[in-house]
Amino acid sequence: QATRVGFYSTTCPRAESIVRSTVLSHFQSDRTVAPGLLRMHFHDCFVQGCDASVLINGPTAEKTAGPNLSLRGFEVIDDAKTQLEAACPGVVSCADILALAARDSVVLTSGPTWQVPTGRRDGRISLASDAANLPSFTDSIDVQKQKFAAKGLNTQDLVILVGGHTIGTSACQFFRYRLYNFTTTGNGADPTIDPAFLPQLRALCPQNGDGSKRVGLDASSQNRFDTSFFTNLRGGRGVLESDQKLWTDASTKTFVQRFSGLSFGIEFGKSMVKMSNIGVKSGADSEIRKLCSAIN
Ligand code: HEM
Ligand SMILES: [Ca+2]
Ligand SMILES: [Ca+2]
Repeated sequence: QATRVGFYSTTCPRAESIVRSTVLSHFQSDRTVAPGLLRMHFHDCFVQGCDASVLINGPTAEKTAGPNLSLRGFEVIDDAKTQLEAACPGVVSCADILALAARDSVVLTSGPTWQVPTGRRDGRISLASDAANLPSFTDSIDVQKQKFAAKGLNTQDLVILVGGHTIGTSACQFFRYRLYNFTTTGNGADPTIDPAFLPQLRALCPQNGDGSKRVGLDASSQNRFDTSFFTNLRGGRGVLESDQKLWTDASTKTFVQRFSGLSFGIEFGKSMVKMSNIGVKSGADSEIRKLCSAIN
């Protein structure tokens, strides 16, 4: 089952504008929903395909897996679904709402736009144990490449999509080990961190401070979808270990160089379309959910 641009043009012509205005109204009161929705779409697509499996509630659902505990923006999807069910009952999938909302979030943070093919159907399986194939912030570049290749995404897609870290934040707990106990010699910090950046990160995340405190993944540009994330990597100002490795590894370095220029905006949408077509469902294993948080 292939997706296509304008899938709802006759069955629910206002579908895309309803999603857009819903994302906008939530964004106006809480800007963190934009990075939240972009990340949620990525976590959806990498587990069981782009099928809204990440939205299901339940004691053993994907949502309860470690990397998904800090996802945000579920209320935006639920709100859009309520309005879409009123306008065109049983037509628009939760997986499509999430794919559209991720694009709209990038646009709202001054990033590029692109056409999102639609026609995804919602899955009927959501298991926390399936979330193990999500990349981890300690993964080597080889492992990151393998995990993306397993989804049909190449090294260029990897670097460009991780560029999504140009917006949003990370909790201190995911990178604090780089600041204090990374080495037993010298200042104890990861040697790839810019020496001028290190005291700033240490001040934001004290050794025994609150691990849930949040810090921008793209220093000084966390609310703007720009190329600053890549320039920061070049200067040793990456926050996550997995991000900084994109610059130290020769196979990804050339892409970091390239995407600190204009091509990032153009290429990001292309890689997003590839990612948002992972494992699209059709037929008996799928449905159009009535409520995004529950299988029908
Ligand atoms: C190697 C691949 C990746 C790894 C290891 C990774 C890891 C992480 C981690 C550890 C965080 C912080 C989570 C938290 O503290 O709540 C994060 C946040 C984020 N990630 Fe990734 N990520 C990867 C790829 C991606 C991709 C492909 C996208 C989107 C296209 C993405 C979008 C985001 C966004 C927007 C945030 C900020 C979330 C927020 O502010 O709520 N990431 N990522
Ligand atoms: Ca999924
Ligand atoms: Ca930025």
